[in-house]
Amino acid sequence: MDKIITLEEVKKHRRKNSVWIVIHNDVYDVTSYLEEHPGGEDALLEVAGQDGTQAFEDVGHSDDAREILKKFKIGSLPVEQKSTFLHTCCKVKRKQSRSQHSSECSMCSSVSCPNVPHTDKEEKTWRTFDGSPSSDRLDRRYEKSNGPTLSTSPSVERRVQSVVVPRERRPRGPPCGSSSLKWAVLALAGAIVIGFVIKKALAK
Ligand code: HEM
Repeated sequence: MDKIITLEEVKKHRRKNSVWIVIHNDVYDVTSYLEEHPGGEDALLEVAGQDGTQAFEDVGHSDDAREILKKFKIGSLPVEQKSTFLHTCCKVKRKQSRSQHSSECSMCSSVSCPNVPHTDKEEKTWRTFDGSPSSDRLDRRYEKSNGPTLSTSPSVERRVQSVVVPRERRPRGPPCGSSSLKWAVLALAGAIVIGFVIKKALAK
């Protein structure tokens, strides 16, 4: 069973000699990974002792990175401290219908995004991804360590788990509309027939 670790406990581990980070409600001790991290140790130290889910997802880490992450898990947050992670765009689009939302949200690759319908999450493919907040973030980080750069708006191929095929909408009429229309037509036809019969009888 997972060891339960509170946010208060996590907060105590924010120095280089002990770095704990919360990602998707699980707690990771990444102290031994600081030097190996391809994104540099500063990226990890920035979120040391905190919830790094947003930072981790903003970068668009690969499946390999997620596998590596598993090795450092030391526990989970208590239920009352768990939170639902939403991409920034998911927060904005939350009011939209789920299928419409995920077709518009380039960040919805996370299975944790409650706005992505379950069936969409299971499909996997590649999608071109550029001009997003995470690309900007990468640019800024690169600039920070390498000095000012000339940006050429790079486009990054990243794996996403949602390919959204717009669902076919079932045509919806007013409730019970079709049966009342049927009765109206029948009544009208009946009236015409009766009128015709009466007219004939009177003509005789
Ligand atoms: C805590 C667990 C983490 C693990 C195991 C991890 C692992 C990795 C790995 C394997 C890569 C190489 C690219 C890839 O496979 O996606 C990477 C890149 C990167 N990571 Fe992390 N990462 C972690 C957390 C973070 C956090 C919290 C940030 C904060 C912003 C971050 C920022 C970056 C950046 C900026 C790169 C890109 C480096 C580049 O391509 O130049 N990482 N990470």
